Amino acid sequence: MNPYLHFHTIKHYFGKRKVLDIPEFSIFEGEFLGLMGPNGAGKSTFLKIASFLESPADGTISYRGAAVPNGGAPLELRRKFSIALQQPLLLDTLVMQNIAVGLKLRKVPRAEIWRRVEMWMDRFQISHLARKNARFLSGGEAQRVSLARAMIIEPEILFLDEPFSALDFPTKIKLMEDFRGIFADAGTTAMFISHDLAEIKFLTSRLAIMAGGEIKQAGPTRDVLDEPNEAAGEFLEVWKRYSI
Ligand SMILES: Nc1ncnc2c1ncn2[C@@H]1O[C@H](COP(=O)(O)OP(=O)(O)OP(=O)(O)O)[C@@H](O)[C@H]1O
Repeated sequence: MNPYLHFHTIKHYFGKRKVLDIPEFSIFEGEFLGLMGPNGAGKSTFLKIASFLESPADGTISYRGAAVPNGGAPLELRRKFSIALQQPLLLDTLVMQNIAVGLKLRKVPRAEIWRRVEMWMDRFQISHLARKNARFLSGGEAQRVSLARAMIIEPEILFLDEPFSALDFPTKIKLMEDFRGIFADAGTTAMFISHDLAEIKFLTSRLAIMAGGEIKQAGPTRDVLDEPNEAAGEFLEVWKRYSI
């Protein structure tokens, strides 16, 4: 299987402190990769670097086998990526405009834009918010708008940093079920940070456990959870203790 993104000797620092050290790692096409680990493990930093929001201090990232130039990915590559964060950065305008923005940038014809906006608002059950200003949304509503905005461009890869954390439980379950279906149909690749083992079990096909800026273990989700190595086990032990 060819890597979709490949990371080679990636290092990143804040000041003098090393916060990321990834000798070799790949994200494969069509997989739903989970990232778990304690606070400060480097998960968000890795996601920002993988999605080209930030450049690593050191190392090479390849896209489908070709090295991406240092100092940033070309626009046409970045446009294949979508990102949904825990605290969505929405524009100070109507919900429907927020969701449409990616398609407008890509110069999609008007009628097609609004057809897709309607479809995605419906999928995320936010049609009733279409004409509300995004400033006045609740946390959960804003997360749903952010996910619709990310999915509408039909990205090759979706980067998710705790995108469900503010959702009420029934909405979360419904969304995760929808997501699983949408992903299976669209063949979208995803990198997904979560602190919720239920989300990880439900959605991911492969799991990487991070700590201290390093990937301590990576493999099929079930294998990592059933047979964690020492470092991953230390983090996962608490889940086992409470039988979650
Ligand atoms: N802009 C920044 N300036 C300085 N240090 C930073 C910055 N962003 C992150 N860090 C540090 O880098 C380390 C990794 O942070 P990161 O946000 O990647 O961790 P994380 O695993 O996503 O944590 P969490 O689970 O708490 O979200 C932490 O020690 C954090 O304090």
